[in-house]
Order: sequence, then C-alpha cells, then structure tokens
Amino acid sequence: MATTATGMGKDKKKRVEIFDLEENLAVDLAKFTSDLSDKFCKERGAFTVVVSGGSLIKSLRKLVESPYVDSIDWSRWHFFWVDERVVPKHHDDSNYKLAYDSFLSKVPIPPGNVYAINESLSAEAAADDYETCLKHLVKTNILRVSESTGFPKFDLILLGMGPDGHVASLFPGHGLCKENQKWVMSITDSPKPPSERITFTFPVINSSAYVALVVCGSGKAEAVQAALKKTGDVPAGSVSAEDELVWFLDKPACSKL
Ligand SMILES: O=C1O[C@H](COP(=O)(O)O)[C@@H](O)[C@H](O)[C@H]1O
Repeated sequence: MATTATGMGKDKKKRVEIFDLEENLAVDLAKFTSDLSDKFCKERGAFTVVVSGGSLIKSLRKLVESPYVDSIDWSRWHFFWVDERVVPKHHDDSNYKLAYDSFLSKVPIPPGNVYAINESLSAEAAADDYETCLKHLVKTNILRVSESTGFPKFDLILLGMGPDGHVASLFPGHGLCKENQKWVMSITDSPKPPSERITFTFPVINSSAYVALVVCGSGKAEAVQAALKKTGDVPAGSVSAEDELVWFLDKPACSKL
C-alpha cells in the first residue's frame, strides 16, 4: 500500500510515495521502471538507464522476476552508473559488481550497451574517459541532450541516498556539489570509503527526464527530512528532474516527516 504525500512543496515535477513495506516499494519501483522502459522504447527505440550502487540495487530485484523479466525489451536498454568506485570490477566495493551479481547477470541487456568505467585508469582519467563515452553516445543519438541545459538527458536515473544525504558520490559540503561545467568528475577524498571514485555532476542528474530517489530505513530519516523540508544542507535536497522526480520511501525512512 502506497501513500502519495502532500505538503512537500509546490513542485509539480516532484512526487513522494510512501510504502508500508520495502517489499511493496520494490513492486512499485519495478512497475515504474518498466512503464518508462515501454514508453521510451516506443518513442525513441532506446532506454537510457542509470543506477547508483548501494541499497538501491536490492530494491530493483522485482525487475528480474516475472512478469518484467520476460516483458521488458532489454535489447534496447543502455545501462550506466551515476557513480563508481575506482577498484577492479571483481572487487566487493565495485558498483559494477553489485549491479552485475544481482541484476545484469539475470537479464539479456547486450554487453555492448553496458557502460562500465575503465578502472585501470586513475580516477581523474576514468572520469574523463566516461565523459568522452557519453559524448560519443550523444553523437550517435543513443543519448539525448537537454534543450534547456545542454547536459545529457538520460531517460531514467535511479538513485539511492546515504544516511548523510549524499547521492551518487556528491557528499555534504564537498566542492563537487557545485560543479556546473563537467559531466563526470573524479573524487579522491570521498568521506565514505573507498576514497577514489567518479561521479555524475548535479547538472547531469538534474537534466534527466525521470529520477527515482529510493530510500529505506530509519537510519536515513533525518536526511530525508532535511532534503524534503529543505531544512539542511543535504545533497539529496538538490536533486530534481526535467519531467518528474519521484521519491520512493518506506515508512521508517519518513518517520521524521
Ligand atoms: O557510496 C555510495 O553510497 C550511496 C548510498 O548507499 P546506500 O547503501 O546507503 O544506499 C550510493 O547511492 C552510491 O552509489 C554509492 O557509491
């Protein structure tokens, strides 16, 4: 059972969905993603999807089950990471490994449509390399560009949020949160290990057509409150989308609202 929260500001492009159980959140998130996949595959013959690491990946588990595993046109998916740790792909800290083990290994997305970072490079070079890859995909019309911002416009970005309110590898008080030129940046002083990472910048995240911000658990309730009530400096509060931002929350995560 989901409740659509009101009184969270006047932003018509923002919706807050609250679920009694994380299980129900996962069911709704799968339908939301599948509906967008159908829409964009029909409209433009491709679906560009970006994921974070962390707990988000577990909440995507219903997509790799019936009916979605058989009904989604996986051949048209293009799969990206909003942030990645600069570690080997088989490392337990790798966001690629996390997504591969419980998602990518279970669905037939063409391997050429899965855009992992080149982790053999330095963090700075890996960020430049990923940005170059995105620019190539813009040239080949797989990735759109936002008419209003000039930044790449993904169809859907699926984000988690840390207990401190960080999204992607954009941490509270870090200068990267203010970057307004680059598409992908490196960070070598991440407060959460591992320290070396790459991350999409806010202009890229906020130029996405749709963004889902998926947050569960009481440990994140204060950051959810600060982000939604705009009472604190938490990066998640700066997330927006060109068409729609949807917060998917379980009851414990919104216990302070
Ligand atoms: O370090 C990271 O943390 C965030 C949040 O993770 P969670 O396990 O608390 O949901 C994640 O979204 C990000 O991709 C990851 O690199």
